[in-house]
Amino acid sequence: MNSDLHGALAACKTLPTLPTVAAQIIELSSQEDYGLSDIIDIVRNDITIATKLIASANTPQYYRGEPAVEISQAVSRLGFKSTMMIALSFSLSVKANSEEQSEIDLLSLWRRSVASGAIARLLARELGLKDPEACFLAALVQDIGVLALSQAAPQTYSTLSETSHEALCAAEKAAFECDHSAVGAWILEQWKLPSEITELVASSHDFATLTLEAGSRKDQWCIAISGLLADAMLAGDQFQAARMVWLIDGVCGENNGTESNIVPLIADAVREAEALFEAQLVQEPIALLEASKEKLFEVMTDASRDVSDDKVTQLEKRVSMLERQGQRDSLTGAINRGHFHAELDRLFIDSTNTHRPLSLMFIDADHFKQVNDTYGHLAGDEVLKWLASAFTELVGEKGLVGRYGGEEFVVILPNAAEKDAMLLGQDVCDYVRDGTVTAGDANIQVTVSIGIATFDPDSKLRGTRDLIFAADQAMYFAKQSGRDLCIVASALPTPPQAVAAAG
Ligand SMILES: Nc1nc2c(ncn2[C@@H]2O[C@H](COP(=O)(O)OP(=O)(O)OP(=O)(O)O)[C@@H](O)[C@H]2O)c(=O)[nH]1
Repeated sequence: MNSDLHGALAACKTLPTLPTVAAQIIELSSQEDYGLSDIIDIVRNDITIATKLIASANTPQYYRGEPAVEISQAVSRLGFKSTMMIALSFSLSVKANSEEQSEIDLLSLWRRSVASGAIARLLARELGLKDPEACFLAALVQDIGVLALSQAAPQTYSTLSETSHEALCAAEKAAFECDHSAVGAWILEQWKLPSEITELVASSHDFATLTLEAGSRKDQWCIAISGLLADAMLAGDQFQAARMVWLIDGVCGENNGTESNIVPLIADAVREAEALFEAQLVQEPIALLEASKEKLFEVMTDASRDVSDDKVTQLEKRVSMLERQGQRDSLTGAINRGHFHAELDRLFIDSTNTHRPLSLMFIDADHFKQVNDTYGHLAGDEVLKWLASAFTELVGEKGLVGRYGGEEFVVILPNAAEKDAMLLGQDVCDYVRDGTVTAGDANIQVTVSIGIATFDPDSKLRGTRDLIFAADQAMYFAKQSGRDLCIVASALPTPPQAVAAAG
């Protein structure tokens, strides 16, 4: 932020101020010793926030068999962090909504915030992020910088009548050398909001990371893409909505290992937010999103459509980025199941042509459910990431590591005979058994069971399907034999190819 703008903001007497309830919550969270009863005392004094918290506790995400009817039930169901985030969200959104003396279209801005918050929280949940409510809050307050800029530099700001949010940001940068995300983050810092929220607001226009390339932060992605989708939905821009839904579909689908069906979930999230905020956001969200999907299909299949080259080129760029990204599992960075099959097919053909062996390793983490149950799902995720990086390091140039699904990995080893693969498999078992994964305060130890099958010129295996089946059977045999073992398919009592043929 340049010094002129900083000076104007610091001198401005009409900047948005922090509502009392929000200030009390932030103050509480900065203390060392507090409990749920302290936050209950704060929110019970504000009937609007208390009602919203109870309503939030009764949404499907938090519902526990019977409705929460009292604030204490709601708060104990939501937990401190979510209660704080939700209470701040409602408290700050009420504030933004009640700001009346302004040149800018506050109602549209507020609708954008609410829709974006609902979508960001949904995406954070879909991606299994730690704190979806933080994404909700950050998305909800992401445009507070617009209010600040319009108050601190009203004359300049009133000339920036841009039609889209992206164009508004560009105009702000030209006028102030920064856009409203930086100003918003500054305001939230003054208010002493948690730094995770301030950081998310600061990066809310990081549109360069829309395809969630390796290294990008998923929570930042949720905020940036939800804002653009909210814009498209509120403007009824089917083309833009289609692009965003399609990018989201790709990222969520790959994350969950299944085809994503995000449209009805987005529509439900937007409707839920409408009910909670008593707002009318989008007339028919599902109809709009479904129509936008059709629109995308038309554009992609009909080259003669009346769509500017620019839009098509942008879309093609996104397609190729997504295709590249679509080869990797976003949690572990290992190749994903679809790409594993493609690579195995290719290497199997190579192996047939060159008469060289091809080995396949199936690796399954032992008692992984227990890891999740004991340490939590996020710690389980850390273990999966650690396993994938350990496999990648041990396998090195010798092969390709993939995530087959859940806690199951595969390693393709071209040119590896059965005994080479077996030696590597034993190294993997030893390495994992001796290792420790640190997740938060926990030190976690796991073991893996490995099955190996090898295709070579003498093999009875007829294709990749047999190879996969054989390696999988060997892995199950390792499980049945006590786990933490590496077994080759040729050592099984019933050769897997016979089982496969019989099956
Ligand atoms: N944390 C985390 N857990 C996952 C993921 N994918 C699958 N799982 C969990 O992996 C566990 C697999 O459990 P099971 O199939 O019962 O197998 P297991 O507990 O490993 O037992 P054995 O395979 O018999 O040793 C389930 O609890 C899944 O929820 C993921 O991406 N992250």
